Amino acid sequence: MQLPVINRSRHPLPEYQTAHAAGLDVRANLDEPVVLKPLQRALIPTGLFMEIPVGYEMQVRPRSGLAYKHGIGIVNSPGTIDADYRGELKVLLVNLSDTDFVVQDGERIAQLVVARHEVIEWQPAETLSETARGAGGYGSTGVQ
Ligand SMILES: O=c1ccn([C@H]2C[C@H](O)[C@@H](COP(=O)(O)OP(=O)(O)OP(=O)(O)O)O2)c(=O)[nH]1
Ligand SMILES: [Mg+2]
Repeated sequence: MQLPVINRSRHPLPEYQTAHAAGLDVRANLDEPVVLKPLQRALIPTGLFMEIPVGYEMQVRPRSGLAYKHGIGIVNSPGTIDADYRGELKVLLVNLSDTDFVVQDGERIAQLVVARHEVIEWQPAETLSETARGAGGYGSTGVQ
């Protein structure tokens, strides 16, 4: 898929790091490092502006390495970038560790997954089909 992008950052465009990676790693575009104290969040700019094809969305997902090693997550994970959004792509990082984390300019902070989505029309109904699960959820099938 061709995806129009304006790169106003000082970094290369997000890239797939391996042959069949689902996500493109995106970099922070910062004039100076951002310090995230424990439980602090910050909207990190990327300097990227894009035009996602209609019928697709872009998901902004955490990187497991940052999550595991430093407790860095994304507050609204997965972030949703709409096809009609023309603003700057930003990443809402949160520090879930008990120590400060410094986001550096150019650091790969998240990964972007482009996915197709349906557009639905509600079909108001009085009844729904019966299933074995029914209304069971929230652990109704047990843990083992
Ligand atoms: O991680 C994110 C999430 C969203 N956005 C941008 C693109 C998206 O299309 C827009 C709106 O996002 P969303 O619908 O999640 O936010 P909202 O709180 O519903 O705001 P709005 O009322 O503007 O839709 O913000 C980002 O840059 N990064
Ligand atoms: Mg919205």
